[in-house]
Amino acid sequence: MTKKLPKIELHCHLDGSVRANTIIDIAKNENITLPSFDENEIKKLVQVPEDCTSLNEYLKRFDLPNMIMQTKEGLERVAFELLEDAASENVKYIEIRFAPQLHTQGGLSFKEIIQSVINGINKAEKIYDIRGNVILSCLRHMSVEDADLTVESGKEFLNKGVVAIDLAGPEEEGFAVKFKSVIDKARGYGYKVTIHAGEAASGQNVIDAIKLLGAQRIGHGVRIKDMKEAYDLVKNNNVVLEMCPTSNIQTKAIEDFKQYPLLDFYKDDIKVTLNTDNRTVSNIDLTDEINLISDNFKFNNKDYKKIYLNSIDATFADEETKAWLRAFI
Ligand SMILES: O=c1[nH]cnc2c1ncn2[C@H]1C[C@H](O)[C@@H](CO)O1
Ligand SMILES: [Zn+2]
Repeated sequence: MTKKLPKIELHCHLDGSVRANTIIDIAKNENITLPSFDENEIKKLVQVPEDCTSLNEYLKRFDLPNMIMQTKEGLERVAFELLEDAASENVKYIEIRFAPQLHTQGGLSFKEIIQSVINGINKAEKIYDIRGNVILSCLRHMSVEDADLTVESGKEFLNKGVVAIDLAGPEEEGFAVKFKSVIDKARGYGYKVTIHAGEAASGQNVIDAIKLLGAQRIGHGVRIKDMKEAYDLVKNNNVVLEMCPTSNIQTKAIEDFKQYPLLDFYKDDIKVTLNTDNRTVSNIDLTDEINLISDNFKFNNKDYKKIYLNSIDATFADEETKAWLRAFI
């Protein structure tokens, strides 16, 4: 039932959503040594363990998939397959994010990396009833120069596959200041802005992401529940929250799932959307996330429809795509 619902996904990392058997297959083709060539073993290594204690521990799971995302063919394939997987659960539109700086080990330039992912998306769009766009993630624990190169390299793809810029990786208090000038520049070029904030650190980071970086959307943002000033800022400015329940449980962004604030936010007219974050690392799809919310909270079809409509308004897609998405609900 839930699988058939039309869906939109705004927060999904490419490197966190690679099929285990694709990791093995590409590694064999490219002579890459893996710790194991058994699918179940690879799944275990990429999936977050049940006793995961933090975002930093969660982030260790990305090293393995990134080993096979260093060639044009590998990048194109994983992007294609992510759309294929999403289309199989009736996702109509997906914004895929990744950090180009993690994919240069085979000698590819940032532009070649971005182009390869767009090629994979374009290929899937021709076969399946789904559309996609790219969000470029800069890594907060790495240099501003890498972030700058990401912004400059993605510029020529703006509105030709690339729509937005993001900051991801470990979350320190006050990370925004370091990246203000580069994100300002990106905004000037026409990038839309979404920032991971209020996930492993406080609501103050959400305030900074909005006030200093001009974020229109916030990745996660769950911690605004503990900070009225951040909460009011999000609510009064119609800033969209890209919420990812399973990921938030796994990284301990939230201690007790019974207190997961998605429904409270929703009832208070905060613009929430529902997303996976990382399909393979978290071992879920978007259908699972919808079921998780509807099984644990009072959440009916009308509520789902409202979230779908929120997601349309919040996409960084063009008006034609938004109109196309409205026709499904
Ligand atoms: O939930 C997340 N918070 C912060 N960073 C994240 C999250 N999920 C994935 N990432 C990081 C790890 C990936 O290598 C990177 C680019 O997709 O983004
Ligand atoms: Zn994320």
